[in-house]
Amino acid sequence: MNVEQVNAEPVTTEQTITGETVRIGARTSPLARAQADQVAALLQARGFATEFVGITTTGDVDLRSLTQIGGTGVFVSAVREALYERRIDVAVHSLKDLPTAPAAGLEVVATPPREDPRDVLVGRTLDTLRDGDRIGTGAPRRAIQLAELGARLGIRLEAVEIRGNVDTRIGRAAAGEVDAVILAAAGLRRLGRLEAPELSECDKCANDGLTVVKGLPAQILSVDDLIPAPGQAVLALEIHESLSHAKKAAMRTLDDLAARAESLAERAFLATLEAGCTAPVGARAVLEGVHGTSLDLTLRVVIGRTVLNNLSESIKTAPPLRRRLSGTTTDASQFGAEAAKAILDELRTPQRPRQP
Ligand SMILES: NCc1[nH]cc(CCC(=O)O)c1CC(=O)O
Repeated sequence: MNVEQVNAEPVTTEQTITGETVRIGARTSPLARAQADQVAALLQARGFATEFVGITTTGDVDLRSLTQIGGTGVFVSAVREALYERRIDVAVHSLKDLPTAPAAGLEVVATPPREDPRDVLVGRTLDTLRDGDRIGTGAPRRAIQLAELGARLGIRLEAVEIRGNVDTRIGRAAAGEVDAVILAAAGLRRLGRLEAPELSECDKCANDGLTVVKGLPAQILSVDDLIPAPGQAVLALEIHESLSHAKKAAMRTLDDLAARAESLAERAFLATLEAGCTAPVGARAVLEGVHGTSLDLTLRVVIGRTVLNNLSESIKTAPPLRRRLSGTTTDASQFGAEAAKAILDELRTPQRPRQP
C-alpha cells in the first residue's frame, strides 16, 4: 500500500489549559476534510485544541474502479495505519466505508448525531427521468434499486459506473456525460451543496424532496425508493486503545444514542449476511423510542439476489428482496443480526403454497 502523509496545512487551534491537542486524522478529500472539521468543532466546544492530519490513500490517486483496487478498504487502511503508528489520536471515518470486522487494538468510541441518511438523484427528478437514462453510481446497492425504480416508472434506467469525489461526480452530470448521478444527502449537506428541508420536515410532505444541487435539478429520494447503505450518514470516531483516558473520555461525549443504535443494527444485519460494504445491501434502522434500556427499532432492508445466490436456484432471477421489521430490544446489534437470520431461514425453508 502506497501511503503518503500530508501535513500541508496543519490547523492548530489555541492550546487549552489542559495543554492537550487532539490530532484528528482523515483523508484529504473535501468531504473527509469537512467531516474532520465538524468533529474538530465538537471537540473545541468541549475545550480541546485540535490539529488536522491529512492522509492520502491509494484510492485517492488511483482512479480505476474501486473493485479493481481492493474496495473501499483502501481508504480505511491508510487512516488506520496512522492510528497504529500513533501519528493521530482519532480517525474520522464515514461509517458506511468501514468494514464490519473489528480491527485489533482499535475501537469506535463515538458516533455523533446522524446526518440525513437519504440518497439524492442529481441531474433529474423522478418526474423527468426518461427511458434509457444513464445514471452514474459505483454502488451495486444503488444500481439494483435504480432498476426497481425504473420498473415502477415503466422505463429502463442504466446504472453507469463512476468514481471520484462528490464535485467530480456532480460534474459528470453537469457535463452531460451521464443523465444523473446518485449521491448521499449527508455528503452533499456536509459540503454545503444541498439546500433542502431537513429529514424531519420532509418526512411529512409526501413526494417532496425536490431541490437543486449546483444548479442542477435534484430530488432527495425517500428511504423506501432507495434504501441507504448500512451506516450511511454516520461518522465513526476510531481510536487506538492506548489513547489517554482524558482524550478517550472527551471523545465518548460525542456519541449519540440514536446514531449508535441505528448503525449497530444496520451493520450487524450486513455482517450476518456475510456481505461487505460494496455488496448490494441496503439497511436503514430508525430508533423509534427508548424506554430505560429498551430500544424500539424499525429496520428496512433490501438485499440483491447475488448475495443470496447460494441459498436456492429458484431465487437467482427474482427481484431484490425487501423487508421491514420492527421490535423492541436491549441490544441493537443482536436485533440486526436476528433480522438477517430470520430472512435467511425464511429463504432456506421451502415455501408452502399460500392458502387462498
Ligand atoms: N461511498 C463514498 C462515500 N462514503 C461516505 C459518503 C458520504 C455519505 C455518508 O456520510 O455516509 C460517500 C459519498 C456518497 O455515497 O455519495
